[in-house]
Amino acid sequence: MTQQPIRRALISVYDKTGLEELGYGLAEAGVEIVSTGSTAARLAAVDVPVTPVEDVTGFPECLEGRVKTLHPAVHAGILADRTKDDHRATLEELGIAAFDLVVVNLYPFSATVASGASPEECIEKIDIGGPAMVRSAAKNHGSVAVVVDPARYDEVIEAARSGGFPLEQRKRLAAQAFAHTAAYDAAVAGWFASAYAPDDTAAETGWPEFHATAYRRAATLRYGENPHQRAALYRSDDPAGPGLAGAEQLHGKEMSYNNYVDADSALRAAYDFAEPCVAIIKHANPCGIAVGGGIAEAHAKAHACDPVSAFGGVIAANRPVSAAMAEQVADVFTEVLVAPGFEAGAVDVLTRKKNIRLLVVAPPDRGARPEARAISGGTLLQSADAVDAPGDDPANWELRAGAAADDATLADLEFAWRAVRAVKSNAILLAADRATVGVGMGQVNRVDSARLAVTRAGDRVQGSVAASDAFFPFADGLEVLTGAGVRAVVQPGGSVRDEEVVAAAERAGATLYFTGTRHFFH
Ligand SMILES: NC(=O)c1ncn([C@@H]2O[C@H](COP(=O)(O)O)[C@@H](O)[C@H]2O)c1NC=O
Repeated sequence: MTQQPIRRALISVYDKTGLEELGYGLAEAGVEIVSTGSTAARLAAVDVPVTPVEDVTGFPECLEGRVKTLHPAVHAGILADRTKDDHRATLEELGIAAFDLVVVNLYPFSATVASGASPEECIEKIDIGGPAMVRSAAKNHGSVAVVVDPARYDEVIEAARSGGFPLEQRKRLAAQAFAHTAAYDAAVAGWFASAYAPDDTAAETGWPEFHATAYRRAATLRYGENPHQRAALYRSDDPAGPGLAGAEQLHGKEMSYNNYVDADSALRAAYDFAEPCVAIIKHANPCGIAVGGGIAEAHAKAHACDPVSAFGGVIAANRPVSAAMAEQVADVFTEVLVAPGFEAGAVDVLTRKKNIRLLVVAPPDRGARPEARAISGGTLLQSADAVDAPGDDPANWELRAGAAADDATLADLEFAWRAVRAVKSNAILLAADRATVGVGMGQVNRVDSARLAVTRAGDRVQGSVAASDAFFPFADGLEVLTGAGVRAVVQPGGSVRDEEVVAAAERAGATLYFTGTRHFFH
């Protein structure tokens, strides 16, 4: 028996989307409908024949809705295995009719928490009877079909008309139903562990004893970091927003694993600035970051940093892409352009290049969720590295060598300090006119990064400023910079050899600020 005819349905939904159409369709197909309070009222109001669940249980819905369907007449009707003679006999003995279909969606717990509701309101929105019915029906998928998503109502009506869902489909519906209740419980357990009933450690440190976010497959990717690796994109259920994983793709081939990694780095860099900013990323490192009066100017300056490396790059803008910026980008082979929007004409210009991927992503809600990194057997969590520490404000910087910077130099130093946060592993970033001119990254010592940054800058090193994401452990790195023509440097300080570094800056006549804040990024 693979198909199970749908003769009797239990419908109990908080989200009433599509309910009337479902009711009409099932009634037309001759299905008897049993429903809870306002679901039944809504169906009755449009003349769909419906039996209130109270007529089935012989018990009033009570305790402000906390008990409606939690009754053997409901659960035995859902859980009876129709393939077993003794189950069927028991139902008959007890005078309980079986359900063939359960349609439920749950109280909106996460949305209630996100709305800032009181703990009492949040607790009241923890659905108990709904998940119980969903889990019962999913367990008993051999006999019952369970539906938790209004988008499936058309399929339900079709199945009711055509003899029911086949077993394979009931299994798939059950899989979705268990995913639905698992995600729901993860949200409830996470809220208890973090906000409502934290243990002592959580209360002290903010790290709850239980952490779970449900992820749903959003796409399978052609391959992973390398062609022999398999990969997929999973999207978080987190109400803080869908982020890059929920981007709208306007144009281009499907995103690859590496495209996503680079686009994420690009967004992170571009949104470190309040002014119009563009970041161009290759292999998760910037080959150009700049701010400008407008987004086209920012792009032109970012691109000028390293036009060779920008070939095949991934670009993020923190403003809608203008037609002028689009014209500039269209001249350069670019893998991905991600922005909060595209102004009129910009997409037309860009789609002349048929391969570019154009993505719209809402501004990220930085700091809203912790950053996770998988390690073998576990996951590291950390709060996001926002650029809002006291040491990120030039007003708090300590002048340790040379003359105080003039306004323009200080603006360049502040730009370099923000931008260096986007550079991985021993980051040295040279800037002029609030644009990168040379970036050194990915080295296992700081002096080599300094050499790389200077080499990349070429003649532009003369008169530029520099930022280092962490302290100089020796004077040599700073000497590479000042020896090449860098006139002002900002770094966290904190090395046991700080005084040697300060003395080197003094000797070179360079300005040196300490921030007291570090921005490693690996
Ligand atoms: N307690 C119960 O017995 C119970 N049975 C069903 N529910 C939920 O009540 C909601 C539907 O109620 P109504 O039809 O009154 O709008 C559904 O979201 C369903 O998941 C219940 N509510 C909460 O636990």
